[in-house]
Amino acid sequence: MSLAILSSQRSKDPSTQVGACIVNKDKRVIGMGYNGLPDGCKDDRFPWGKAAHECCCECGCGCDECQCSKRRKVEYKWLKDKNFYVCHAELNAIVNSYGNSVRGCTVYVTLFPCNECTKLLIQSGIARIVYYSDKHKDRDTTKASKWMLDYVKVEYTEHKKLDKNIFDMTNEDLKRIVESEDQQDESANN
Ligand SMILES: O=c1[nH]c(=O)n([C@H]2C[C@H](O)[C@@H](COP(=O)(O)O)O2)cc1CO
Ligand SMILES: [Zn+2]
Repeated sequence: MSLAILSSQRSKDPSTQVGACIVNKDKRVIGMGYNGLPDGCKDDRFPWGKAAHECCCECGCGCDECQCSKRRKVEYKWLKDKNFYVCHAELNAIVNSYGNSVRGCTVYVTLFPCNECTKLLIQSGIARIVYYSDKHKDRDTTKASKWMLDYVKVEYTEHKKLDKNIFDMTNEDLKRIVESEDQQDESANN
């Protein structure tokens, strides 16, 4: 997980940085990735905002979940919304495995995978998901992910939490994560 966290820190997404690290049964790293634009798409030329809708009522929240009756369709949404362009961390981790099989592997992700990533993880044979944050647990995309994973019996486990925000972690914190994973593995093997 510490490698996934480090990887996430390379993301240019101002609202949510995500990292993923795929390891095989021998704990060899097979691929890593973070959420970013496709190769060659410059970070300063494409949008990093979200354009779910425009809201002209008092709440003005602009969030995905807003049910305001006055919400309007955003014009030129495709020019304003990062979701058209960003490659998710899990996709990049698989692509960065350079054709090595990820079947039977574990993916460590800093955020619970969305439904699109979940489809990709299932299709590539990932056996286990360990996630740190589930901050989008109320989104339909996350609910759909969990339904698929439960249905096909791909295990997903929440990583042990440190009493710290993921992005304020020091090297010492990252070491503590590695130690806690080693302890968990030891007790699972005994
Ligand atoms: O599975 C995922 N993998 C992944 O890389 N992401 C990225 C895509 C976006 O850049 C960001 C989510 O942004 P936001 O929290 O503003 O909706 O996280 C998001 C998810 C699931 O939400
Ligand atoms: Zn995703």
